[in-house]
Amino acid sequence: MSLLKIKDATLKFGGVVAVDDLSLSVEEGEIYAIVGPNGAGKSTVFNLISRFYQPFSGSISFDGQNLLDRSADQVADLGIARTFQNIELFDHATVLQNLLVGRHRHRKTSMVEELFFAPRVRREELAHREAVEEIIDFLDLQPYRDKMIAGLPYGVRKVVELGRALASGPSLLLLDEPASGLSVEETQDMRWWIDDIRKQMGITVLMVEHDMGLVSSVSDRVLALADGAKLAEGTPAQVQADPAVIEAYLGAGAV
Ligand SMILES: Nc1ncnc2c1ncn2[C@@H]1O[C@H](COP(=O)(O)OP(=O)(O)OP(=O)(O)O)[C@@H](O)[C@H]1O
Repeated sequence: MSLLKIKDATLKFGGVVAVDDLSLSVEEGEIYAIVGPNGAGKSTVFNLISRFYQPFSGSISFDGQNLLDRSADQVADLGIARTFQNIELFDHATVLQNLLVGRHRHRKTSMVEELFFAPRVRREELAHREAVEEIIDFLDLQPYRDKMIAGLPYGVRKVVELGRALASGPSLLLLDEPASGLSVEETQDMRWWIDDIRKQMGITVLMVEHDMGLVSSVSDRVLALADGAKLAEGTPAQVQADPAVIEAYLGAGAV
């Protein structure tokens, strides 16, 4: 079943058509990657799904519900989490605290209950801690658990951001360039985690990524974008062998 469906979406910025009559669907349980040269419209697609942007035309649905009726906050409540190209964490808080922020959408207790630290608050707090500790173990973040984000290497911060997105318990995870800035070894770890996020947690993954090695090794299907429009879609091998894709990447005459 399609978890996410974009149909005929168009978005322009002045004279620039960032997304051009684009349709795609992501099936439940798959890892789907969007690739394309700089300026192809990849981030804009993520921003449309996250409801930071409103399309001029077209529709977007998630789990059978119209996403265009929802605000960015409501999208998170529906079970869509994302990471950002430029990591967005609280620098002066610990890894644990940042992951607990990710649990925000699951908080059910009222402010009055929290003020008086009612038993329900204690029970809820314990459940959030347990969920977060599982993510810390899963992502091998134990050595950094109580460290401030500001002092951590870039590669570790990238993993914490993944953890923060996982902490919200999403059914769809949007990863914006998960391998950018990572070393070869860190990229390899990221590959295993993305694979395990789908296998062990049952989360559907939609990612934007430039590293074709990572894309080919982990994705079920790939969409190649150019000038906001679909150039090719298929398995990683099919897309990489597509003459239109080769031309878009290497220029006319490369085919
Ligand atoms: N907020 C904005 N205002 C004006 N133009 C924008 C805005 N966001 C994106 N664009 C333009 O829309 C087009 C698509 O941009 P987008 O950032 O989606 O591309 P991308 O494929 O994510 O690129 P990159 O790989 O460099 O991140 C580009 O021409 C870009 O300049």
